[in-house]
Amino acid sequence: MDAVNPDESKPQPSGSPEVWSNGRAALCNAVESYFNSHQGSQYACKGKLYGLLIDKYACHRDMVKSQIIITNVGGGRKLDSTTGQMARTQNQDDACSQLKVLRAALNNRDVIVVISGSQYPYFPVVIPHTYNVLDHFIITDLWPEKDGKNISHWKIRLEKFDLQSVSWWTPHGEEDREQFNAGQYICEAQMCPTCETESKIIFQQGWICLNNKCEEFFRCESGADVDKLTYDEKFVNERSHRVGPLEPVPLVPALPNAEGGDFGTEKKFKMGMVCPKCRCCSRRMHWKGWECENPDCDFTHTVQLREVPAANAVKEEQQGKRIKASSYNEKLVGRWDLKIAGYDVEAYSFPGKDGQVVGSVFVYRATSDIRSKVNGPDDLYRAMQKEDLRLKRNPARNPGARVEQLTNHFSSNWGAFYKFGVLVETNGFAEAPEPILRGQAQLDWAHKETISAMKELFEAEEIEYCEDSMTLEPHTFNELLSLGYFESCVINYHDDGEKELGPTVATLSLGSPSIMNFAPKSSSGIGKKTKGKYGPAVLSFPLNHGDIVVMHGSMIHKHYVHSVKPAGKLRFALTCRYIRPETIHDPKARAEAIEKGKIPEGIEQLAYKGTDEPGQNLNLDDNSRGNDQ
Ligand SMILES: O=C(O)CCC(=O)C(=O)O
Ligand SMILES: [Fe+2]
Repeated sequence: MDAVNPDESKPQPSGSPEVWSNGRAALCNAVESYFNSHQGSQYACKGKLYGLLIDKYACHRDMVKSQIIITNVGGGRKLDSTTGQMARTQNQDDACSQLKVLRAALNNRDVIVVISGSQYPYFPVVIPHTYNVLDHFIITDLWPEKDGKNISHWKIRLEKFDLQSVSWWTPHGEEDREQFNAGQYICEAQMCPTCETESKIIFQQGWICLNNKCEEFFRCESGADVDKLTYDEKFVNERSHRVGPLEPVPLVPALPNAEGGDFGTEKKFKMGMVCPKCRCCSRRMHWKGWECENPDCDFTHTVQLREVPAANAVKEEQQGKRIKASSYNEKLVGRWDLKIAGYDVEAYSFPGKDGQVVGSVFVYRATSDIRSKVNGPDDLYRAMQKEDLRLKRNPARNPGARVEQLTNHFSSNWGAFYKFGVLVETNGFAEAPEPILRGQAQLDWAHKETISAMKELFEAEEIEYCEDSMTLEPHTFNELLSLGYFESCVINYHDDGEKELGPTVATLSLGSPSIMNFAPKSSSGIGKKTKGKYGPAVLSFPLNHGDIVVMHGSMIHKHYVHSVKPAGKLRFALTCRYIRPETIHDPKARAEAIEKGKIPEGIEQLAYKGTDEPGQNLNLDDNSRGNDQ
């Protein structure tokens, strides 16, 4: 691999890191046991320090040697508007959380892992990657210093845990350099005559009191410039004895593997891996498994997914301690209960700022009978698990950047191209697997049922609605976004308000139960005033296996956001929209959208479309049925 920012003046390293990454998210995903901090330089969990990252912000006298590191405690820097650099403008707080955690690690002699970023200026050799795991270390000293501007900050000295091995960052050809053992050097301490506390003689220029409560703190006897002080050889070369039960976490975590009862969709299977071939950290991007993120490496890893029976979703629904019934703000939201083709339907209306209805949400409740119908939810859930739905996690933020973030759910787009905040590649309906087409047909049916039921409801109830927002001429859906949720995946508050979209968005929910929330945007002026971006939820409801949600009204996305929080092992959401081809300016892209959005013939009759009649039920084996059979 090519070196990042190679500095020709530096020597080559004598080895290579056991773990490395060119992206922060991949690093955090792959080595979450010791560094899972997407920002900041420390990773601690419940007050215990596990990992430390040294990168851009090095200060005077910071150093990385073969067996020791001297660095500064992060945090407390602000952007200096004159230099454009991050700088400390005030004394570091002795009680800050970073220091608390470091003190505990020092006192407990915790073994931690240190990682160096490529922006670290004093790295002794050419640094190979953006993030490089160094090794296990223990903290030996923690003390405050003062800079030339009289601002105090804390420093840390770390010693490599294993003093026998040669560090990979030792310059090539100098493998014996700076290798010392306990007792070879001893750094003496001296008592301060003023505060009567001891401080080590850490500087070559002479002893200095390191108690920042003392009036003699950091006053140099020799009168030397504090910015020019240098550490004493004894302080740098001293090595401490290893004591106590010290059990380091492995630098290279085991590859994710399924055990006895695992379905392969549990939370732990969303973690990253350290490639056993090239040691690159890689995120789990694909439904099918892991692919090494190093473009020069071809390693892949899979964990067989075991079919999650629909009965499991029903069990999760019954066991969950979550809200079982819908709740809504009666001052804002209207509610009616309808019956449509065998479904119990909750119909909600949403007001705009002036109180006129701008949107509606219809929730179709799948009964246990509906769930088990041929082509119904149980059938579709099972079929979806058998197909390759090309599900992938896509960049949600900063695509390509070293801090790129992926969505936590997996998605694939079918039909016309749709840019849903996140860029998701699209596949034409002609190449879509059958469950996707069945989903489209069912949602298109629900869409049309909703529009006619709404017309009838609004007329009967004499409800005034905003006609611009809530057009009553339905279009056939030409796009479907399939989302796959492993355990602990969510979709946070967002709207589906892209200007290319028709006014209706319909979702079929399959598998694990979830809660859907709607909240007004603060900018809408609807509901209670809040400081945040969104007000409190005005509608919350459980969304269970087989339920369908139809949102109608373009303005609903202007004024409200929605989120879905599943709870369980595996959930799919199939969401259909209509992308208005006339809004696509580029003629080639428009023609492609029309072509890709065409529904293949003969699919219509495959969809489950509800019925008032008893209908045919599936004859699946026991474990794949609803518990009601
Ligand atoms: O998972 C869901 O049910 C909702 C998905 C959603 O909101 C979306 O795709 O925009
Ligand atoms: Fe959405």
